Amino acid sequence: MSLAPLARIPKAELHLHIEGTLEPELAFELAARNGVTLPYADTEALRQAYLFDDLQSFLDLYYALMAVLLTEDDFADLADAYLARAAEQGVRHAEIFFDPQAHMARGVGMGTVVEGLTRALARSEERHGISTKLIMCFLRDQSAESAMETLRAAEPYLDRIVGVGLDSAEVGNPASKFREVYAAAGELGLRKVAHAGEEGDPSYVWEALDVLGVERVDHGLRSMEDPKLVERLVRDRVPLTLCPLSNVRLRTIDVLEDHPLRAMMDAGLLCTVNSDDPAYFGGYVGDTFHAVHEALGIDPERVRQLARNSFEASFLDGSEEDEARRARYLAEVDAYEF
Ligand SMILES: Nc1ncnc2[nH]cnc12
Ligand SMILES: [Zn+2]
Repeated sequence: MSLAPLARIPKAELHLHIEGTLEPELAFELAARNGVTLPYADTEALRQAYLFDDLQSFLDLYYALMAVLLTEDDFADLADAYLARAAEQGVRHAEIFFDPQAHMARGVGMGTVVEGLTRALARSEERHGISTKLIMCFLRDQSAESAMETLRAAEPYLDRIVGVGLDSAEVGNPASKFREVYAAAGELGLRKVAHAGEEGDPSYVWEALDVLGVERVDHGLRSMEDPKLVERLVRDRVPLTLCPLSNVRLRTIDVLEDHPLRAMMDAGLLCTVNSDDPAYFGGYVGDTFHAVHEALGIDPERVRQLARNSFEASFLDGSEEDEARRARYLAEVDAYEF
């Protein structure tokens, strides 16, 4: 089924875990290729497991399924499959997270992951019409020492990694735990983002801003609970990478109709809409645009604003190539007819 024009508006996707794009069909294909046995009879049985109570119940399955990702080819195929789907959803630029610690813990090296992913990313513009950047995330439920070792392991690959992020179980693992590793990442010239305010209260967002110095907040959903925080985010034009379908599936909100996206836009926040882990949460980013249009009455002009915001909030930089891309993408958004 092809997507409605509103859903296919040109956009950047800024909050996307590549491991969260592993569709059941590809999981079984890779399992067969690698001789891995999955504890599910078939793709349908696996899909039935996608009923989550909270972030942790999702993370348990998300980490378990990574067992099928072993070789450079696996990571290249995973990324290429995502990029093909993203192109159908109007994505022109994608900033992609990956979780090296989850792979290194299974004996899969940083080099295998980065070489595999970047093989797909390097040909993405030609093959799918999507420019890309890669962001390495630290797992916040692991130690600060482990994060620092991961940063060191990434040093040979920093020509292909634009920034660092922070993901996994939020509550009880505040950003301040990672002060030193973010300072070290900054010294290496890496951009900084972090998940904050997904399940955690506004103090998690404050710490991401003030202790880690992030330029963009991933989720930031609970920011609206603190008017001073909203004031700060608006004043500094800090982008939020919201993921409405994820919030419903992980039960941070009950139904999409309760999502604060409209109120957040009205408050002057620089909101973007993204898919997070689309294989698990029932939709890719175009599907998410469609869903917020239907559930929240996000009309075509707000959709255009969200698309513009996505390019403004991106890490497309001041280089000649990126300036040209940004100008081209924004012109496409302005000229887009619904
Ligand atoms: N929504 C999410 N929150 C935290 N960590 C994640 N890792 C993958 N998806 C995530
Ligand atoms: Zn996420």
